[in-house]
Order: sequence, then structure tokens, then C-alpha cells
Amino acid sequence: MSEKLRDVLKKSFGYENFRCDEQRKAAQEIYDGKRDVFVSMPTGAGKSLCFQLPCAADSAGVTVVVTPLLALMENQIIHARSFKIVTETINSTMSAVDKRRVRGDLMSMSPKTQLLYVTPEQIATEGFLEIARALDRLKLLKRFVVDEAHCVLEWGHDFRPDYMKLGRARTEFPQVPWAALTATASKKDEEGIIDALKLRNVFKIRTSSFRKNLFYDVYYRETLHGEEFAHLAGFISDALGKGWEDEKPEKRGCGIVYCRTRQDCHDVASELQKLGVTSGAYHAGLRPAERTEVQEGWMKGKYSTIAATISFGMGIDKATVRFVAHWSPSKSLKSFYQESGRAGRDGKPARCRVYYSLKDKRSISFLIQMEANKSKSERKKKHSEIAMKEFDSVVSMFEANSCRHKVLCSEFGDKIPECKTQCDSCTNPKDVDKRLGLFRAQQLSTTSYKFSQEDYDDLYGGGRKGGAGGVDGEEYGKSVRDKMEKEAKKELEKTIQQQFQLRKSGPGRASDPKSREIPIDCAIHEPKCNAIPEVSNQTRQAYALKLRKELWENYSTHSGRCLNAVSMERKFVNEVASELELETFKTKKNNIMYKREMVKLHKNLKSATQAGELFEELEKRRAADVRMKKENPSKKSIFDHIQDMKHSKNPIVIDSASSDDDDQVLIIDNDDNQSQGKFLSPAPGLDSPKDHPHQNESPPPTRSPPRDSDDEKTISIPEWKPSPTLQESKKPKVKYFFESTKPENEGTKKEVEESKPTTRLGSGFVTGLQLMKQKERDDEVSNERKLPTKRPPPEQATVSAKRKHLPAEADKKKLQKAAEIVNRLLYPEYKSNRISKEEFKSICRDVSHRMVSKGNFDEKTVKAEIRKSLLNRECI
Ligand SMILES: Nc1ncnc2c1ncn2[C@@H]1O[C@H](COP(=O)(O)OP(=O)(O)OP(=O)(O)O)[C@@H](O)[C@H]1O
Repeated sequence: MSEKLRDVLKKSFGYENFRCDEQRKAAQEIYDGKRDVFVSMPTGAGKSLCFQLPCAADSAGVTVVVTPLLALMENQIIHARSFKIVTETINSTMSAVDKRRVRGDLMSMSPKTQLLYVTPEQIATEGFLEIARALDRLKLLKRFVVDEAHCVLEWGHDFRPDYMKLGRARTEFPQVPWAALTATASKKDEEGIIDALKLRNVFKIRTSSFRKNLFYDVYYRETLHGEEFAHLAGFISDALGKGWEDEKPEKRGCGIVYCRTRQDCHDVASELQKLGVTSGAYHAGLRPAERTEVQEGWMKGKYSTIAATISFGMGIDKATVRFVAHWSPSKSLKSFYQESGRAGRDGKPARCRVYYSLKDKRSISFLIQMEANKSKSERKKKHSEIAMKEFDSVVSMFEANSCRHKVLCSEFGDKIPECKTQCDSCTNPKDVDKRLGLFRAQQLSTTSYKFSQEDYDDLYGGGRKGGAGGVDGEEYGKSVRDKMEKEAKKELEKTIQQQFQLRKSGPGRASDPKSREIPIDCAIHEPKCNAIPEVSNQTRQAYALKLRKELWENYSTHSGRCLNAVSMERKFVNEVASELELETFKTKKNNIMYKREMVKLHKNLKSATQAGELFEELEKRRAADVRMKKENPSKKSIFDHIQDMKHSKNPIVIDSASSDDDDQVLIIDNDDNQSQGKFLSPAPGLDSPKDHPHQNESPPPTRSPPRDSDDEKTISIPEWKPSPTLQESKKPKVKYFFESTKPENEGTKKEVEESKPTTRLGSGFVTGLQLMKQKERDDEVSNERKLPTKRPPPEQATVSAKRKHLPAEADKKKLQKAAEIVNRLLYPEYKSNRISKEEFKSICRDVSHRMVSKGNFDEKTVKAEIRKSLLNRECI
């Protein structure tokens, strides 16, 4: 052992000894420079010293270090400078002045620079090669070092081809020795790296990757009953230990929680904060100043915990990291080893915990699978296959009860270590079994997971293909990163769309002629339009109806109308809903975009309603109405008609066509002037087919007088301000399936009868409707839309007529009994989505009435009646 090295170790680095004999040997070989060196040592083993020490010991010359990430480079430079090694870098983020300064020094006859950090992309530039040639001519190009050498294989093939070109520098400067160092290379990888870098006469040093000071365990997030953050906080408190706060901030223990998505970083940090754990979120989406604040805050002990994407990783060398938690599984075992390897770098005990999540597992698998599906070239296919296999290994490790260290060491082809006390599986296998059992049960009960946009945006921390090192926004060559991000984003989005289209449309669906059938009670415009073949009319109808309901809620909330004050305004709102749906259907390119847009509409609408604001589309149309009125004052606008009606003697404006809202459905006989004002009350919470619809009974609706007390003479556009009785009016009036004809309701009944003319399409109404429709409407569509609602089948009319004469109490009880039976027998149809909620209610109502009028409650007959109704959809 050269005395010189030992001397420098003490004087420059302040270390009494080498960490291990392998470290000493590696440093010596690199210093001697007689052959190339390959070093594989665990994370935190002190690999940097293996080349920093020779560099510090050199009497002259420059050591060029290739490193993958600028952040890593920064940390290394600070670290090396702390040992008084003259360290510089040339990279794309430097100012021209700095670059000139460094270049000037390197091109001089006796450069001061000892250690020069560059990216593989920099090495490939002519500018750098010129410097290297100049140094070489003076015999001052001492050695090339490739740090984190596993990146050569991981990234060289795809996004950073310059890694693969490093071998050229070897060819150009054949006499300059090379060294490659890594913590995560299996024996097979070792060969690959040596090959790619064209290393010769290689001296190999390999020590086991077993980190005996790290304790690994795995918990399953979905089995923590919503207490996962409290669980994490508990783990952090345990890992930091008692008396943690008594230490000086910079010497205190700390930890990292690795998250897959940027949103997760914020969620975890804020939840921990709430639980009293000082924490900050870190990811590439933050502004540089914010990132620095969080990183420094963590380094200096302000935050005990940093919730970060994997962009916070490789360069982090903080001795007092007492824990690393994974909030999501890593994409490979190597990545997991690297990331968890940030813990316990001072050699003291540290904890590594995985909070495994089914949701993340599924989304990662799905995205890898998609990448695989879209791969066209053989090479890409192979890579995708490898990615899939690597993730499968992660899944196997976390979904099994076997020694965690054993799995990791096997991954690198190392000797199986004697773990005994360093993982959950070795210390408490029964507990692991228990947790796994719960997890498996959970897995069986959770069959699907909806992917959010964030899943696509943030695969592996937003970096895409970032791999172990995490490239979440790191600068390792701007052009490369830009290219990588653009390409990945474009391709991934395309594939996602294709995949979803394939899944949604299924075989034959797009061309299914039924999908263009005109829905009963058609709420859509241009039902024959085939703008997006895979979106059926049923789907369109469902969206349009939902939109109607929400628009009406918005309108009535804003204008202070009660929810069942319908007709003109209701028609107007429905019209807007249909227009919006059609616009979306015609302008969006495909199923996904259509649905996304509809969801967006619903969201915006909801927020507007919550804020008490009129939805912008309604506002637009109102403005158009104002404009039209200004241009042509003699014409009555829809709002004029509304005003007229409010001041008319017959203000009650109940209309069967408007009975699409979910809170109440008016049962109305469609034969002339037979309005009975009966309501079918849907089951509370009947929003999804999962809820069982059932009817309630209570007194019939009492109708409020018109709310607005506008000046009689006013015929201008009504005020669109929320009424003071907003809260009240927001509450849906309770309506009942079976109207009671108790004496106290006589008044109401009378009112209803008085209002009969307005339930038909009276002259005012027709004008208003024409007015609304003048902007659009082709005749064909208009006719199509009217078709199903026009006239009820004769049988229904008869039933209704009979129904009218039933004594109230008997009617009520019999109908109740009938409805129970029909409900029960019809419900499976609804649950399995074969009929809509409207259809369910309608069939239920009519069959019940038919049974009562026939006096037959026999289930067979009911079934037959239901079948008949289903076949004919006669009662809608
Ligand atoms: N001989 C030594 N004596 C004491 N401390 C040492 C010695 N060698 C290295 N260290 C310290 O060990 C820590 C880890 O070293 P280093 O960052 O080089 O690890 P590494 O092997 O590169 O890890 P990783 O692969 O995870 O980046 C550093 O803080 C370093 O100062």
C-alpha cells in the first residue's frame, strides 16, 4: 500500500483508515493506473473515495468523472471541495464566463483543476474533446471515471445514447486508464458495462450488497383502514428514536419518503405536517428556489422528513438518514436498493419501510404494459419486457414472506447473507403472514382501479424512464431531457388513448347499429350523427340527462326558482344541455376526449353552482337573448315569456317533458288535459344503479306562489341573482309516488286543474320554444326527438283514466303493495344497466297501476307485464 495514499487519506480527508480493504485496493489500483478498474460496492460504502483519493494524491493532472445527473454532480463537487480538491465542471447550465474560465484553466500548460465533473453528453461534444486532446498532449489526462456506471446500461440504450458513446473516448485516448463504479450491477450487468465502455485488462472489485445496518419491512397501505398517514408518522417517530430533538438540528436524524407522483409528495408532506412531523415536499415540478429551500431545510434539520420523487436520490449523501420509506413500490429491485440505500450511510442502524399499495402496483403495471404494447422495434419490445420483468420482481418481493436482504442480494448475484434480525420476514414471519393475508383479501375484493391523468403524468416521479437515478426534471443535458420528455409524453398519450378506445369500444361496438337508436325520451340532438362511432346514443343520453339535471340545479339555485318550477325555464335549460352535449360530441375526436370534456363540464358546473354563480354557458345564452331583444324589441324573448307566465293567472307550469330531474318525476297522463300532478319519488340516493330504488310516501306537494315579486310592468330580462330564499329553494321539494287525495289537498288539486292549459304546449310556450330553437335545429332531429314522448299507448291512457277513480286510501295501499313487487322484480334489470333510471321509474309506475286496476298481484302476471313493458317501452 502506497504510503502516499494513506497520508493523503489522513491529511486531506481526515480518515484514519479505509472503510474496508476493497476500498483501499480500489483506490490503489485507480491511483496506479496500470489497468482499468471495475468497482461494485454497496450504497454508502465509500466508492467516491476510491477515485477522489488518487486524484488528491496526484502531483499533477486531471481526473475526468462522468456522472449522470447535475444534482449529483453538484453534491459531489461540494463534497470534493470540502477535501480541498480543486474541482470543476463543464455543463450546459453554466454561464459563458464560467465556462471560459474553466476551459482557460484546462487548456493551460499547468491546469489547477484536479477533478472535472461532466455528463456523458458533454464528453461527446467537440469542445470537450478539444480540451481532452490538449490535456492528453501534455500527459495531464490522468484517468476517466464513470460513476454510477449502471446508468450506462439503463439509459444508454434509450434516452442517453451518449452513454454508449463513451467507449469512443477510450478508443481516442487508448493509454488513459478507466474506472467504473456502481452499487447496483449484477454480474451480468458487470459484463455489459465493461463491454460498453470497452474496458481492458480489468481489475474487478466486488463486495456483497448486503447492508447489515438496514432493517427492511413491508406494510400494505390498503389494509391500514385509512390510517396510513398515522402509521407512517408512527414509523418515523420510532425510526428517529427518543431524544431526537435534543440533538443539534444539523446532526439530528432524518428521513425520506419516496413517492411516485408529485401530488403524493404534497399529500404525504401535508398529512405528516398535520400529524406533527416536520416535512417538506420535493419534486422537479417545484421552482428551483422552492426545491433548494426544502432540500436545505432537510439537510439542516428544519424538516425531519422529505417527501420526494426519485429525483431526490443518487446524489444524496447525508450520514444521519435514519429511515427511508417507500410510499409506492419502486420500478425495479435495483432502484429500490439504490433508494433505500440512502439510509444509514454512517453505518448506524436505520430503517427501510415499504408502504406497498395495490393502486400503485396496478397503475405501474398498466403503464409498463402499455409501453410494451406500443413498442414497435424489437429492441424497444425487449426493453419493455425487461421493465415488466423487473417490476414483477418488485411485486414478488413485496407480496411474499421471504428475507428482504436475501432477495436484494440475489438480484445482484451476491452470496446469500445471514440476515436473521434485519428484516420483518426473518424476525417476525407470522406477522408478515398476517399482513399478507389481509392484503390478499383486499386484492380479491378490489377488482378495478380508475386511472387518473396523474398516473400518466407521473410514472416514476414524472421523469419517465427515469430509472433508478430518477430524472425528474434533472438537468443532464437539456436537449436530451427535452427530447425524452416530449417523445415520451406524446407517445404515452397516444397509446393511452388507443388503449382506452380499444377497451371501451370492444368488438363490434362501434359499428353496432343499436348504438344509433334514438333513445326513449330523447334528450340529445342529432341522434343519427355518427361523429364518434364508439360513443353510443345511450351514453350521450346519459350525459345529456346528467347535464340537464346539473344545469337546472345551477339555474334554479342562481335564480331562486324552486326545483320544480319548470316549463319555460326548464325547457330552456334542457335545450342548453342538449346543445352542449352535441357540441362536445361533434367537436371531440374520440370517446376519451368526449368523456373527458363532459366530465369537465360537470365539474365546472358543480363549482359554479357551489359558488352560487350562473354557469357560463347559461350566462352566454342569456346574453345572446339580451342582444336579440335589443336588435328586435318587438320579438319576445324566452325570458319575456317567463315573465308573462309568472304574472299570468295560471302560474303553475308543470310539464311532463321536464320530468327528467332526479329528485322528482311527475306522473302525467299524456291524453288531453289529464294532468294529475302525481310524482314518482325516486329512492333517496338513487344515483347509481347500485342503490336499490324504493318509493316513499308522504303528503302531496304544496305549491308555492311565484317567488319573484317583480313589477307587473317589467318585461325585461329577469334578474339573475340568487334569491334571498336561496337556501330554501335549493332544497328539493319532497314529492311522492302516490298522490293522496285527502281533503286537505283539495286546494292543490284545484290548482293543478286550473293550471292544466299550461301543461300543454300553449301558444306562449310554442313561441318561446320556437324562439329557443331558432338558432339551430334541423327538422329531422326535431322530429326524432319528439317521437317517443308524443302520445302514450292506448293501454296506458286507459290505466290512467281508471287510476283517477280509485279511492285514495285503497289506491295508496294497493299501489304500495304493487310497487313493492314490481320494484323487486324489475330491479335486476336496472342494476344490470339494461334500463335507465327513468325507464325503471316509468315501468314501475305503470305496471303498478296496471296491477292495481286489474286487481292482480300474482308475481307471474307482474313478470309478464314487466316483460311486455320492457319489450315495448310502452310506458315511457
Ligand atoms: N474511509 C472512510 N472513513 C470514513 N468515512 C468514509 C470513508 N470513506 C468514505 N466515507 C464516507 O462514507 C460516506 C459514503 O460515501 P460515498 O458517498 O462515497 O458512498 P458511495 O459508495 O458512493 O454510495 P452510493 O453508491 O450510495 O452513492 C461519505 O459520507 C464518505 O465521506
